[in-house]
Amino acid sequence: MLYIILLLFIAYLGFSFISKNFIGKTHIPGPLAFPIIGNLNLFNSPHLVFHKLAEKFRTPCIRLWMGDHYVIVVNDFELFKGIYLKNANNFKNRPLSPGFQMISGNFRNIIHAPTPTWTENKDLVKNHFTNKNIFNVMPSKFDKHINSFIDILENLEKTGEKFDVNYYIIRIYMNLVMSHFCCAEIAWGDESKKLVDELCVAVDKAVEVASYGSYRESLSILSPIYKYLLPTEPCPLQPSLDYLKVKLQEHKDTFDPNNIRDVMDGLIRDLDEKEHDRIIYIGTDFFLAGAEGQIASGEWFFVYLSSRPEIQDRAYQELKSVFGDSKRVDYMKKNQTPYFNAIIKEVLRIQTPLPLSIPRVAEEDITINGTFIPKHSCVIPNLYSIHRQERYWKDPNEFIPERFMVENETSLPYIPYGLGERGCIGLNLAQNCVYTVLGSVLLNFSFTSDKVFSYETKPNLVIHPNDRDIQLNLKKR
Ligand code: HEM
Repeated sequence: MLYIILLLFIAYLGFSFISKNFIGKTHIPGPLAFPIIGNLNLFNSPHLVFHKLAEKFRTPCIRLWMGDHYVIVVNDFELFKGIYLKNANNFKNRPLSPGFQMISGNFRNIIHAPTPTWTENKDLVKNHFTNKNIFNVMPSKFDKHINSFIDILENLEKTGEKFDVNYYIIRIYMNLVMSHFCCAEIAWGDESKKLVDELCVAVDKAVEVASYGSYRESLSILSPIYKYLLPTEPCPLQPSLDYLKVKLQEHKDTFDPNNIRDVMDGLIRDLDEKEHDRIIYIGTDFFLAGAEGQIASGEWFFVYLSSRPEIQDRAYQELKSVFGDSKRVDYMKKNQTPYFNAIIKEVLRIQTPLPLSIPRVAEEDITINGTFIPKHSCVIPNLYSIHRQERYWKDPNEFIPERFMVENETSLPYIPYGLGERGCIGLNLAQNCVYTVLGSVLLNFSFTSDKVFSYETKPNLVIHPNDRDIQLNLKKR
């Protein structure tokens, strides 16, 4: 009996190896895949490994097997546009993975929901993300949080304490994003430590479940066990769900249809009562996609600029000439600060916060620019590699903001927020928040670090510096 099982297993290994490498979906080149696990061995720091593969193969895309799932990694900007702009309809959904299902409350949020729920949810919130609405609603909320943030930094400078970037950047971005969603406020002092720690751990764990790290679900042989066990596991996002449930109840108790205070009020007004749990899951998108990307870009901004006083000084002179003695910068005047805009873009290019974006799935067979993409393939855009390839960028591994100060800037292959209808919905809000927070710091302070930072990344769906202990010396301008 044992002998037969062994033989069957060896036959299965052989079949798995041959079918992945030599039969059917072999028209796109890719590294040799192992039986069963496919190329899962390459999914450790996938953005770095995929970039190396892009340089090795030099083809518009490469084929990988994530366990038994067929994955196409897109390395070429023209193919990227062909997929995400010209044929967006065929790629509007994401993989319906059990991990996504768990953290999205059965696909009831925006990030993971398939159509038609996605269309409904997006229609419900999209007005809150137009520049007009952000500019009308945000300034008063922004003022309060940005002013507190700069006051705190001034105090740190006076007392000679270090600016703990991670501690304060998490709080300022959570405050901006969550005040837009549900007028939430996260205290600056240690009284918020427990809550912030819980929320950050929840986001980290959920990002892990949602990311390419969730390998166990890609092995067909194990998937029945995984599907059975998953519902018994606690949802990693539970602390955020609990937090948002309390906010929802508070909002319902004080709801006034003539005074819509934030996104949550808008959703209470527009959604049927029995659908109100959707509000909680849409709220978790704000934590997951909203705060995380900005926190990562904030950390990288300070890592790159702390050793470059000449860049800080040039940006300061520019900001000072536009904003004078104001305490904070104003996004409405961003057209007058091309150098500072270029710094932000360079940070998002060189350390793209979501280096492999969020995967999509091909609905139907399709051929784009000569590349055949079979139905049900999982498509991963290699944003990190598109931002780092020499054929697109001169000295791509160097931090050079000036590369964005060119006439035909919009033609550059610069896509940190993705593109098209299912690109980042929070783009306007994110650009506004990032500009205001980082610009206000530069307008008020110069900063240095006692240690030399490495540019090593912590592998995940969102990439942070490997060493997130970023302590800076501030000097008032
Ligand atoms: C620096 C900051 C940010 C970066 C780099 C970023 C980047 C991205 C990327 C690459 C995607 C995937 C797009 C695709 O599939 O093509 C995405 C999706 C998304 N982002 Fe952002 N994002 C940021 C900030 C925000 C903010 C502030 C919010 C909202 C509060 C937000 C909400 C979302 C949502 C809801 C999605 C899913 C969209 C959908 O599936 O339709 N993001 N983001």
